[in-house]
Amino acid sequence: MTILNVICGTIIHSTKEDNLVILQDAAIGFQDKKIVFLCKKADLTSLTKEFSFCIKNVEYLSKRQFLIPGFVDTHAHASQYSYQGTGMDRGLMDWLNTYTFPVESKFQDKQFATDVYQKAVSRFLKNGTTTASYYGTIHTDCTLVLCRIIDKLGQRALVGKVNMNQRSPDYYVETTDQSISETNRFVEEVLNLEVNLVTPCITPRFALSCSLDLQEELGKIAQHYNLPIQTHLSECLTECSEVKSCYPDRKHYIDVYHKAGLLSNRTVLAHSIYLSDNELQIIKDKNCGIAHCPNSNLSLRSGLFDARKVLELDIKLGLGSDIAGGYSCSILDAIRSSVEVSHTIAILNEGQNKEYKPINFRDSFKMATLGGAQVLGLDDKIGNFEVGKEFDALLVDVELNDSNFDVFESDTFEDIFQKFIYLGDDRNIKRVYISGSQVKM
Ligand SMILES: O=c1[nH]c(=O)c2nc[nH]c2[nH]1
Ligand SMILES: [Zn+2]
Repeated sequence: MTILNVICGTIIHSTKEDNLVILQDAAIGFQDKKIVFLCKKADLTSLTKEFSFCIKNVEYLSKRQFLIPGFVDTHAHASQYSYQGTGMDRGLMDWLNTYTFPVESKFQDKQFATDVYQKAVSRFLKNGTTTASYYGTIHTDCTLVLCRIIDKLGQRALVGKVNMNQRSPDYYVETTDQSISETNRFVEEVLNLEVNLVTPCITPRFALSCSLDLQEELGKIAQHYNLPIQTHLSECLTECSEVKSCYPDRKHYIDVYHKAGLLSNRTVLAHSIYLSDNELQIIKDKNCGIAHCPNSNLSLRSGLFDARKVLELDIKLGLGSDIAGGYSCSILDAIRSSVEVSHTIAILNEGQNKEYKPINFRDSFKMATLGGAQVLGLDDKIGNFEVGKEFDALLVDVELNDSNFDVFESDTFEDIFQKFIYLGDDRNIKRVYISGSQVKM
């Protein structure tokens, strides 16, 4: 049995009922991965008696430090990390053919894969992403390399070997049989690795790159092993019209996935911008989650996702960096751009004399933590500081010498937190905890 760790100070998280809860003079105790107590006003004398720990082992945060839950990135392509921040001059379909497929095809080379994946996972961790849902490539062995690196660095993740058996370049495509047998091998090998924080995820790239029979087989594999599924949905108008002509007997884009058996309460649908009310209802009925990737949606000029509408429908909603369609690994960036996208929708509505309530940083902080955990089906384990959950946390310090912003005596704690959300970066993330252990960075 490991010792009970106790940290006292300001603790900030979201609950189901409240998007932003700021607990000052609070105390949190965690032991063997899990949170044992969370006390709003820490009375240490009675806590030491109840949980039998030594008061001299308690750590006190400074006035300018606080704990928040680790960030959850619900959609990231680890295999696209090497060209992060470049190639923002094209729309999705052109971007895939020009930049993405040529780079992803290089992931049959283990040395190349090891170098990129090592740097990618380290960068995500440094930015406070304690849980990520990653896409690898179609290559099984190198996607297994990604799983081992994640395990070694101590991150929590869903990882998918990508499936593509049609409408893909000759140099980057699989046959249907290969795609199925390699997916089974990938799943078996990840389960045999006994890496307890890495879960295999079934990953048909999108409706255009997977035939219906492949999609159906992948749905069966997911069901057989009870695994999560991730894919792209309705990201841009060109893609939507291509899907329409590729699957003429399907009423909507989502019907392609629905009929193939790919929609479950563990399905993560990235983007999901252009959806009819009917399609949103199917997503809700199936209890799928949506990965909102605002930076990517703007960078590739895909469109404006209406987070407010989806939240009002009570559909599970998280944030995604979508590296490298999005240029930033930081979920802080995703929080900011999601609010900006919502403000843009409000401005457009105002022009038409319509009322619209944009989301704010509190809504988005919840999407970055508890919402993301719900989307990935991990909210029984992570997402906030409820007793019994695993301790995935960031220790934030806003008064470091090299911090990018200043705080003043007149700032309330909510001001300080909001400054971190809008102006903070990895320099302010002093420590990262995953499953009760501090990650080495
Ligand atoms: O943002 C995206 N990135 C991708 O790699 C991709 N593939 C299909 N659709 C996609 N969208
Ligand atoms: Zn993507």
